[in-house]
Amino acid sequence: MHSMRGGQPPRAPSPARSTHSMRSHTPIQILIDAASDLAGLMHTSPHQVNFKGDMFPSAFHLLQALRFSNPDLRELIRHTRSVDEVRDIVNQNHGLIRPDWENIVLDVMDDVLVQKFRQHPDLMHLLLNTQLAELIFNDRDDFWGVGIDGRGANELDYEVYDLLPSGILSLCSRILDEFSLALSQPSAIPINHCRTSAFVQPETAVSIRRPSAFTHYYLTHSPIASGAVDTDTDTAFKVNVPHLTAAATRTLKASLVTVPGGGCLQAAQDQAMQYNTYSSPSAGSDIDSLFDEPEAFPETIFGDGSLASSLSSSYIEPPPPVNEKPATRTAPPIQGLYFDPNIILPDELAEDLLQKCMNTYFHHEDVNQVMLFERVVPQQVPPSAALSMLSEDSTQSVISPASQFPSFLTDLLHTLSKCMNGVLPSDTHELLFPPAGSPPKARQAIINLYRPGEGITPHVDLLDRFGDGIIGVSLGSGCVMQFAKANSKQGLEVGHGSDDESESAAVFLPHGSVYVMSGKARYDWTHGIAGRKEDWVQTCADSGRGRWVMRSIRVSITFRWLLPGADIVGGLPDATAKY
Ligand SMILES: O=C(O)CCC(=O)C(=O)O
Ligand SMILES: [Fe+2]
Repeated sequence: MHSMRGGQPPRAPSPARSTHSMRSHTPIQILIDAASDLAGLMHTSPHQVNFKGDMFPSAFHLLQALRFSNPDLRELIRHTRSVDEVRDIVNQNHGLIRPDWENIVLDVMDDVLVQKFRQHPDLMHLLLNTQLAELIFNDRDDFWGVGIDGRGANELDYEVYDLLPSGILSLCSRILDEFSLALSQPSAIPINHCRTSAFVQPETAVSIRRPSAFTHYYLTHSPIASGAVDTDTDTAFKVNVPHLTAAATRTLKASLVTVPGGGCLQAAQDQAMQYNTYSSPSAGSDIDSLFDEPEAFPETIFGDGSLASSLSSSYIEPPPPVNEKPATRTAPPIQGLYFDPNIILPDELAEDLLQKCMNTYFHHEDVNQVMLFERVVPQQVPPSAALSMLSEDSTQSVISPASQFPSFLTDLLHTLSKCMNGVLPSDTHELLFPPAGSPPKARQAIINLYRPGEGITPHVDLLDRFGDGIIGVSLGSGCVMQFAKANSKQGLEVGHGSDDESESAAVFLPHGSVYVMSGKARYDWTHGIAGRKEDWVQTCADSGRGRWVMRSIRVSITFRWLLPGADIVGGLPDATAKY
């Protein structure tokens, strides 16, 4: 099996090559060593690899064993735990190494790693989360890693980079799966806005034609792939995937051709079969003697170019969590909680807010929460200034005569007031956006940054500091917010929701969405976000099925009223504890 990189012909036989210029890395470099979170990406990581029914302690062990045809030596390596001892065995038996090893080592490593990642799908998640960062393997081996002097070939980076398309293609196929599901349920999630992920550098757009009139449909799955149906163009569905090689793109195009009316995945697959002439050329293996057992080493994803094969043989979804229902994509029945997945901030605004927050507040990796306060000092504001903040729009409220929020936050409040008008009951709307002439109140805004794996402890926003009516906006990554009755056990615990639906709920908050907590939702329920890297979420609204949705960076902006005197900072504990 060969891998294709950047549309280049199969790799040269000699391992001594440099194809750095072919990479489309971001400028980000991630140093990986045995102690790093990404250590699983190293070939020496202790992730067992099954080869023809035999378990090898790591990909490294399997690779070294395959240097030799002698079964005793292979077994000796398989049973030797220490990486250094394996290196010694290899050195002591140098004369017995396959004579063609230099020519095949890269292809063997490709296959070894494909197996490792198939057998440990969580590692594919890890890899996808690195996006296009350059991975610097701090391994003393100066071919696979950077060696002791840091100047080695770091070949492992190329190897794992080659695995990305298969993970991404699988994500795309999952998007298609959801898309088909949506088409078969015309009531599913109509939405008024399409977006592409903020984290995507769109390079590759793959489209299929939409079969029927159907308002905008929207899907976001991961920081690297998103899809949208747009009725205004005949591009029904786009996947923006920077990682895809030309070959993978051809494969995907061949696979995602047309979803017939009420389409289903099977229909798309059937269509794909007819377009196989466009699919990537199948690259034969010149190391069949090593990998000749179809069970143990199914074809790579580029083997026959069909979606069916990519679905069955690429990335495997981790199993569903135990005892956890997928988070809903619509509001759970909690009194005073308002969340409508159809209400999404305009894309440009949401992207702009995200960028502003990141650039203004989150330079330093230690900072993940910023609090901003308004103060009510009405006499300092000349009436003309106060009036100029009144909107001509009668549905809109005065934000504050003496706002000290940065203008992007006051602008956001105006937008929120408009887009929640008619969505919220009028008393809740007035609570959040008091009409002109109401007594002035001061707000507090909290801007939270969540990196994948970070959450916020379940809490009720402080009763002695904040009033009723909290409005929050989610930006960047979607994530699941968990709600639990404040007096129940789950309310105080971090983590999974309870089985008792009346006591707990979990809702998926996509990029640009808005939620409001008032009354019971504000006082009698805790809200929190589990510190995890992915969420288990309904495939689409009303579906009983779940999917893992990976998190990337999320920023939330929440506004709440300061109780009188609470705008004087100090003395009271913090509103929330992030972890
Ligand atoms: O990130 C969020 O949406 C919630 C933040 C929150 O609950 C808080 O800051 O009090
Ligand atoms: Fe909160």
